[in-house]
Parts: sequence; C-alpha cells; structure tokens
Amino acid sequence: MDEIVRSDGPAEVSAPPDPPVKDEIVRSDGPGEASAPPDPPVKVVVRIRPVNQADQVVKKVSSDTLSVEDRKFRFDSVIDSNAKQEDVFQLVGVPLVKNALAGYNASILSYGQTGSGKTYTMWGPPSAMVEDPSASSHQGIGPRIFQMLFSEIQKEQENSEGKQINFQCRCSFLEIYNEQIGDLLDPIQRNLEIKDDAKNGLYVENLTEEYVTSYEDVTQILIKK
Ligand SMILES: Nc1ncnc2c1ncn2[C@@H]1O[C@H](COP(=O)(O)OP(=O)(O)OP(=O)(O)O)[C@@H](O)[C@H]1O
Repeated sequence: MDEIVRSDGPAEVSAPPDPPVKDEIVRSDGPGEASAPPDPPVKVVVRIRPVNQADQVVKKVSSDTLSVEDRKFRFDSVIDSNAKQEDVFQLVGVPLVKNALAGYNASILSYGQTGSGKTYTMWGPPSAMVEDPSASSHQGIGPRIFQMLFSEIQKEQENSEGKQINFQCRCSFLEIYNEQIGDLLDPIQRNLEIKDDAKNGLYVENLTEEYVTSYEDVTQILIKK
C-alpha cells in the first residue's frame, strides 16, 4: 500500500529538481461573538506550479493528496498546475473574506522556494493590479480579496435597512528581511518591534497604517510606494 505522509510543511515536496510547490496557509482565530468558527482554523493548501510535462515530478493524486515519485503527502487541499488564479481565490480567498467579515482574524502565509510562484499567486503580474479586475485572469489572490472585501462591505451597507453600518479599513505593508521588520510604506523604519498587550493584542509598533475605503485606494498606495 502507498504510504501517505501527513505534512504541514512542503519542505519534502519543494525540493529540486521540481520547484513548483507553494503553500497557502489560511489562519483564522476570532472573537466569541462571531458565528460558527471556520473549520479547520488553519488550512495548508499546496499549489503545484506549472512546469514542462516531462519535468513534472509533483503530481496531484486527489483533492487533498499529491505524490512525489512513489511517496504521497496529504494536505487540506492540493491545487493542480492547470488551476486558474480564480480557482485559488475561490478555495482560499473567498472563505477568508467571509471569515474576516464575520469577525475572525484571517491570514495567508505564502511559503515556497525561489521561483515557486509565491508572488504570482499572491499578486499576479504588476499590470494585473491596476487593470480592470474582471479583465485580468492573472490577478492574484490579494487584489481579488481587496475587491471582494470592499464589494461585500458595500452590499452590507446597501442592505442595512436604514441602520447605519460603519466600517473602518486600514492598510499596512511590512517585510521581514534578515529577521528585521521593515515598514514598506515608510522605508526609513527598518527595525520595528512586535508588541503584545491586553488592549491591542499582537501588533507591530509604529507600523504605518493608511485608511482605505476602496480597492483603488489600496492599489494607489501600492503603486505609490
Ligand atoms: N501558476 C503559475 N502560472 C503561470 N506562471 C506562473 C505560475 N506560478 C509562477 N509563475 C511564473 O513563474 C515565475 C516565478 O514565479 P514568482 O516570481 O511568483 O516566484 P516566487 O516564489 O515569488 O519567487 P521569489 O521567492 O524568488 O520571489 C514568474 O515568471 C511567474 O509569473
């Protein structure tokens, strides 16, 4: 019988010669008042990057299992190399936005070796950010999430039946490089600190946060910086 290895990390499957594996981790942990918690709270999804058929060492076996030669590895989901950006968004992005709007914290962590498709999956090519979203099939999960978020907020406000619903969205971008946290919206800030207190929970001290009310606000900030 084939061996199935339960793996929460793709180290085994992203090894050369086939670099096509990337991971999306969706994490949600939220407040008590929200509806039923997302299940499971942490999901590990592997996307197999397209390569020449002859080089295809990593193969999708079923919706949650892939094989590397004669070994099998199981995750929450496996996305095949011919999947579209929209498929990834439907699987990972849509539940994330729904959970976020239900009051849960939600994160995506993109993990994989150089060239495995992290940037492509998260953002798509730079042009896809500014093009009409519906026209760009290469647009990554990030911009799709922003669009859905603002469109859901708008729907909530339109369907509020006279009640005033206020949302406040703030946007920040940071990078962790050489174990230092840098503020991408204020590059002078290069060594920020992570803090944890009862009022704010876990946060990055002095990280720039800009108020945004639309998808265009977010893309403008990204382009400007
Ligand atoms: N699913 C895909 N479909 C089509 N092209 C892809 C896909 N995934 C990645 N690519 C292409 O492969 C190349 C490398 O991908 P990308 O830059 O996203 O990798 P990366 O993991 O972000 O690399 P690095 O860690 O070096 O920044 C890019 O040209 C990208 O457009």
